[in-house]
Amino acid sequence: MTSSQIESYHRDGFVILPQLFSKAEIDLLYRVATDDTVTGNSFDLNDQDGKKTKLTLWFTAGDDSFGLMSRSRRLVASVQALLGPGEVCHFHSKIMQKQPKLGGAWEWHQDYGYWYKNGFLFPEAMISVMLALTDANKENGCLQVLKGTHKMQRFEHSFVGEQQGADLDFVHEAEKISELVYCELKAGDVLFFHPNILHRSEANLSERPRWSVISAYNLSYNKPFREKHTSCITPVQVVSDDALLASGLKKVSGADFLVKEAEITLNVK
Ligand SMILES: O=C(O)CCC(=O)C(=O)O
Ligand SMILES: [Fe+2]
Repeated sequence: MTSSQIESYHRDGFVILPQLFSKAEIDLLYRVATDDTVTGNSFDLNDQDGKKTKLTLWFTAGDDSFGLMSRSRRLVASVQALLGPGEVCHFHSKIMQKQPKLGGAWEWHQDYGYWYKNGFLFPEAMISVMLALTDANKENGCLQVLKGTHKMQRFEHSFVGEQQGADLDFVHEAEKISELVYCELKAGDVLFFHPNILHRSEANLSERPRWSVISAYNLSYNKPFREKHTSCITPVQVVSDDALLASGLKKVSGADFLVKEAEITLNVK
């Protein structure tokens, strides 16, 4: 990661590193993502129109292909460069499965809107990293961000459908003064975004799937007081960049998958 990329992350609240993963790596990850071990452990979250957005989330980064991706030197080093000093930990990874015609929307939110509720005190110690497994564009519901809104700090979040949505009075004000950016990605591109940047995505009304994986990282000093999983305070065991391809196809089996009903930020009360 170059110093101008680090600068743009701090200025805009996000930065894209094109083609951080090769075609061969993406082919492998996509095969693992579409295997039963992932799709069979997915759950649905309703958006406000009742469309379902499907995701599979687990905490510990293991020795499967996605674990090797999220522990790879290139990703962890990039996260370290953006977060600064501290021990980088892998909080969780989730595979977002926006199926053609079916995949639901994500309402305007900040990821720290969720993580605050898990009891994390330092947003600056956290980051979301999205790797595109298929091309993502306006047509199939790519991520949208309001540039620079990470400097506005945290908004109040409450349930919108089964998701957490930011207070719309504030979102509307933010929209007036911030540029809306469609983060179109090619498969293999990586988007790093700040936990306080406002973002959303529209439903996938196209004929093509929009799949991605989002890994969230945290620095070990940021100990949450409500989150029971310890992955977020366990320093990540870094692996070499070639480990992913060298290990061949490794299914995500036996991972500590999230159970929707057990998660305070998801369970509709
Ligand atoms: O995948 C998307 O479109 C957005 C997902 C997201 O923002 C989240 O899971 O927090
Ligand atoms: Fe998000």
